[in-house]
Amino acid sequence: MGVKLGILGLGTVGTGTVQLLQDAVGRHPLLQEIEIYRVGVRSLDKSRDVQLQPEVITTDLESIVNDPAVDIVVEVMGGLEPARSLILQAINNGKHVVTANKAAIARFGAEIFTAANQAGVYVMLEAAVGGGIPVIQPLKQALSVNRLHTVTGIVNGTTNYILTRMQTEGSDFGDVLADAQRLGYAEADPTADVDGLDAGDKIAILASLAFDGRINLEDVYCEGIRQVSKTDIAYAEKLGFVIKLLAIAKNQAQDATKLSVRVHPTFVPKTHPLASINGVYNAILVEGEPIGQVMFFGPGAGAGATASAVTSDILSLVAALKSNTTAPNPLLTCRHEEYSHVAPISDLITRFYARFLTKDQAGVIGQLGTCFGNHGVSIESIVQTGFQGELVEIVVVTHDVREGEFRQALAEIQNLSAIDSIPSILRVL
Ligand SMILES: NC(=O)C1=CN([C@@H]2O[C@H](COP(=O)(O)OP(=O)(O)OC[C@H]3O[C@@H](n4cnc5c(N)ncnc54)[C@H](OP(=O)(O)O)[C@@H]3O)[C@@H](O)[C@H]2O)C=CC1
Ligand SMILES: N[C@@H](CC=O)C(=O)O
Ligand code: NA
Repeated sequence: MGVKLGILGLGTVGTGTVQLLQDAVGRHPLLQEIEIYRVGVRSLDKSRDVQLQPEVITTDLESIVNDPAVDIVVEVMGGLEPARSLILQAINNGKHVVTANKAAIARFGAEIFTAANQAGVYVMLEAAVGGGIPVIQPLKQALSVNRLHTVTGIVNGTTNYILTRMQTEGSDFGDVLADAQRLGYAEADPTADVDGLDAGDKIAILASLAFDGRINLEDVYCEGIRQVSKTDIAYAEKLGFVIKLLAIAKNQAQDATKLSVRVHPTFVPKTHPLASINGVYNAILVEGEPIGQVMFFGPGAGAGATASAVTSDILSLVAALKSNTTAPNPLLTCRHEEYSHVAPISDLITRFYARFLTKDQAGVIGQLGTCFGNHGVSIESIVQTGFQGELVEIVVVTHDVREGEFRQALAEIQNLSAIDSIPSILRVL
């Protein structure tokens, strides 16, 4: 028989992958050379949506990564441990690895890829970002001849679903989240999605590939969508924007020494290609020279879509195993070992939207303008939009400004006696 797989995990992605491999006719012929040799799970008692011989399934995952017969370990169990240790053990045993685990790669990528390079094996991770959307392989291969300067993504389906429904229904965040959980779109513990951490893991991975340097996850600024209100969504609409949770990696300097890597809810102009990406879909816009703009769009999660990405990685490894060469393929290895310097968020140059609640006094708009002017913040538009009870609502959009300066202006504004509160601050693309 051909190439033997040891699959760690038979949940959503593992089941989808087994189903795809067991239904190989009409797909790439190399898939017919793959044997699902061992599958590791936590519980043997669960009913499964795929049929496997009982001796294939085990709860002893170490026995899979240590089995000399296994050629490729497919880690689709998730979590940090024991996933990290099992991946490292597989690598040290000379096995190639496919993983969908963005959380483990974003945290332990340096350790995992160093071990893989030393062992002369490949670690493939197409499913880890954008689910079924091919984006990792294009960044490593087809697009790597370009000098890339920006990667901007909607890479979390749960938050895009919530924001889309808030926008179309005029609903509050809490109500839509509860509904999304009931419908199974959001997990019971939605923290990683809603607080931008899942997107943070994904943009760290994309930034490392686009800009050829490791990214320390602690340098990635993450702000989620809990504070986005229906009021801001309505203002965005009036001003010609939609609010999206964007994951952005940008090379701010010509010499690629200063990156900005961040996740935050963003005012996106309605004319921007990412503005129309709705529901659970993901999209990643890559910009560089000489190619210009390329956008990848598709299903960022789900059994079938993610299985497509996992299986495409398996296919690349099967092709590599059959190539009869021991020399590493430079298009499959991880080629960067240095850490990139990521600039602090205070150095970011961006436009801002700010909403103020003030007392109904003469001269408030002038005072706001003076405070902004004191810190070099130039205003693109300022409108007094109406009343909330006794208070006046004022909405400001700035021109590009260094975030540090903008925050200093806000601190001064907060001390004005006319200011009641600043309910929202959002960055504008
Ligand atoms: N779901 C999706 O759409 C996507 C998922 N991913 C990533 O893919 C990975 C898998 O996700 P998903 O399939 O949704 O996860 P599931 O929770 O559906 O499945 C996890 C599987 O791993 C097994 N497992 C977990 N921990 C252990 C353990 N300690 N020992 C033995 N078996 C274990 C479980 O066993 P048992 O069945 O017995 O409980 C289960 O079969 C994650 O890294 C996730 O981030 C990436 C893109 C999209
Ligand atoms: N929780 C993720 C699923 C895939 O990574 C999402 O909502 O996009
Ligand atoms: Na992908």
